[in-house]
Amino acid sequence: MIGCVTDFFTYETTKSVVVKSWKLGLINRIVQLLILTYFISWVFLHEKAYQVQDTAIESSVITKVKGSGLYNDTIMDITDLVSPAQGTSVFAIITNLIITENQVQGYCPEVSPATLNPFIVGPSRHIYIQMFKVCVKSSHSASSFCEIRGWCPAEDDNIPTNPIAEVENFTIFIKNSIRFPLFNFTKSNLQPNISTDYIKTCTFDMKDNIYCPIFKVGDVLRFAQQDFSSIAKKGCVIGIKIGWVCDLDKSEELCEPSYSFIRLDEENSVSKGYNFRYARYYKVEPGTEYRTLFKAFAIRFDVLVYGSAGKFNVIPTLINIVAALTSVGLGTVLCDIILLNFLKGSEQYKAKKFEEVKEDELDKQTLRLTSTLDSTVD
Ligand SMILES: Nc1ncnc2c1ncn2[C@@H]1O[C@H](COP(=O)(O)OP(=O)(O)OP(=O)(O)O)[C@@H](O)[C@H]1O
Repeated sequence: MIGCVTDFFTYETTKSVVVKSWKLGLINRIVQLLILTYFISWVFLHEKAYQVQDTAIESSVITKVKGSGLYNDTIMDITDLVSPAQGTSVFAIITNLIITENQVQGYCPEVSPATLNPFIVGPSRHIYIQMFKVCVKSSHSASSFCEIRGWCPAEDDNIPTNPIAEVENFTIFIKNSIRFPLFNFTKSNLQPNISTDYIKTCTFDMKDNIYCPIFKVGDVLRFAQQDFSSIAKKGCVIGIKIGWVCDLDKSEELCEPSYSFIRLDEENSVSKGYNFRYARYYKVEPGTEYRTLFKAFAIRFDVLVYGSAGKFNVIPTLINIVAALTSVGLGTVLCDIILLNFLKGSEQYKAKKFEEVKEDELDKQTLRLTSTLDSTVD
């Protein structure tokens, strides 16, 4: 107990011990050099730790698709094949359709008559009734067949279809404006000197036309490592990523977008690709309402904008310089470990480094020193 109290009332002060060892000196300098190199090359030059970063990018995306294709002898253009029409950052280009024409309100089998066993259809043989549905459970299998009340005839998902091959040549125009609010910096992906002739004729590629804002669907799929013929039947989701990584200490002209492309939906055996339904309604005499139902398989494009901008600032610069200088001291820690544990004569080094001095010893030494000094003066 008394020992603990004594230990508590002690004071440690740093004592410098100069070790004349070229091995230890070399290790110390190498460690210091490595730490300094890391801070200068990685932290300052690569990570630009002297800059303040703005990652809260604000962005607007406008898109426009052009092209036309043939589906079942009908010429379809972008008004038929692009949804939504407003040119948003997420849009779909239809590549395949299941069209169910002349639907009218009535009773009919839930699936197409061709795939239905007629023996079990009909309200008179029902086993259970759901809302707007009368179903008969087959005694031979777990499946059941239903007659619906709704829009008839029902859609048949099994009819053979031919995807619209021309979609591969459709072009997508992307207009992207961004702003870094911290620096009040704005920029557009359309180059300031871009001409109408160039925009009408160019298509984006990774080499010569990296700033052309017109993208061919086939190229986008290729960049995303997809093949049009394998995705056209069921659709897919493609991400067009626009990256703005800007060093605003350099010229603003060097702040340019970089494009990358990726397939975003995962291939799945239960839900393949991307599809949606819509209908067009019309009336015929004497006022009966009909509709044409479309099940559309499409390539959905998601334009995703990300980025960050950096500019020199005194505060991060000072913080990182202090961190670098403090870290240089780590060399001493490593050398101390070697000195006190692995070098020959480490016990002597320990004794020199950690010296224990008692208060009364200190007083006696001071008295001795004073008397020596006095006698020398006399
Ligand atoms: N998907 C696209 N493919 C090729 N060029 C396009 C596409 N979308 C737009 N453009 C061209 O880019 C330029 C700018 O398009 P913007 O929509 O701003 O103008 P516009 O005159 O309304 O275009 P347009 O009437 O041709 O649709 C126009 O020259 C336009 O023809």
